[in-house]
Amino acid sequence: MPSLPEKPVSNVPLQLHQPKNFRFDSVPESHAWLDLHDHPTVDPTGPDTVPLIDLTDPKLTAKISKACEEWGVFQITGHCIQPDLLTRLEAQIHRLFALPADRKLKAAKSPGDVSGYGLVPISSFFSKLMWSEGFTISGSPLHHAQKLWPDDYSSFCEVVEEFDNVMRQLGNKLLHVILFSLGLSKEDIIRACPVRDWHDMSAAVQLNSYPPCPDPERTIGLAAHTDSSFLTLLYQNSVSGLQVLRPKDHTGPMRWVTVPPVPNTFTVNIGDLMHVLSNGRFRSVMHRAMVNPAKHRISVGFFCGPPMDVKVGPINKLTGPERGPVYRPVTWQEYQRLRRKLFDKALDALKIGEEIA
Ligand SMILES: C=C1C[C@]23C[C@@]1(O)CC[C@H]2[C@@]12CCC[C@@](C)(C(=O)O1)[C@H]2[C@@H]3C(=O)O
Ligand SMILES: O=C(O)CCC(=O)C(=O)O
Ligand SMILES: [Fe+2]
Repeated sequence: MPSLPEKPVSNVPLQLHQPKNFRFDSVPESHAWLDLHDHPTVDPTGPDTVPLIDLTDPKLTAKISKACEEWGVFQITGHCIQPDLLTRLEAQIHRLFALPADRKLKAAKSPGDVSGYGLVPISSFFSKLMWSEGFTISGSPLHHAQKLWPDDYSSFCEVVEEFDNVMRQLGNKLLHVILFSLGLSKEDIIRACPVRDWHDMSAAVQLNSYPPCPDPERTIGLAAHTDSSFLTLLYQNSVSGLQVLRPKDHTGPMRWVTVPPVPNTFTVNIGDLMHVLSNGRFRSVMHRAMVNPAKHRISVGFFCGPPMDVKVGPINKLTGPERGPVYRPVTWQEYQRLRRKLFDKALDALKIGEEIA
């Protein structure tokens, strides 16, 4: 796991992060990572295939429960998001990242702000830069879209808002199925679920662009992390890159397994707050994004979480005399603050009796 860099990349002026919009002949030292081959990477075959689940399957609950317990990640079909919306969103993402660097910088995140163009928060834990560009949207995209395209921002806003709307509904549905698959009754869920209906879910959209890379073995698109959300729904274009970390088990050592792009699917992964809510039964999954030598990869993360002011702790029904609550309650905002301080130690810092922040 990463150690604190001598000079965090967040101290480097943003315009120096991606000189020449990633048109390098080789990977510069600033983007060359060590320790990328800490565990072997295996092909997604046999027992190393991420579960693919159809949301209309009559055995949905059992399949989700198994996938969450054994993997912390699964892919979904039968989700009702129209392919046409994803095509329109993809076109807007290409339009955004193809803009000249100085135009994108006009929509840069302001210090302390979540939304805008710039580095992902975990960048500050690494001394090397990632082979990617990101744009985060939390709330309305209008302000930043106007900076990007003063005369033509509405097509971007319309697509993003339509996507946000349908994804909240899908996220809310998945959240309830996941809670049901923990063995909770409908009444328990109404009592315990911090998201009453899809309107009060907090959400953020992360647009990721991974340009082709001349030496993909030497760098990384997005460093290994867990998400802080309840769950994240990830859309990836047809270029492979997402990998999840599998623990050591009877079929092999700890290994990175590729999650292949399957047309019209989303990859759903368990985040740290679901880990807390389920009292550790559904574990958040470590994942990362690799880059491709020839193809431009894009992905869109949709992060679903509780309303910002609601504290999330282990659901009472999931605790008992043999396993009391393992984590203390926390709001998403407090937890994101903790992650900015402790990164991959943040979840442990929530353990009752082990508070260190
Ligand atoms: C809601 C959010 C989740 C996120 C932090 C953020 O405020 C917006 C960006 C998200 C992201 C995307 C890349 C990976 C990640 C760990 C990061 O650094 O920024 C996630 C954050 C998260 O899961 O906490
Ligand atoms: O691009 C990907 O495959 C992963 C993106 C991701 O993990 C994130 O945005 O949190
Ligand atoms: Fe992620």
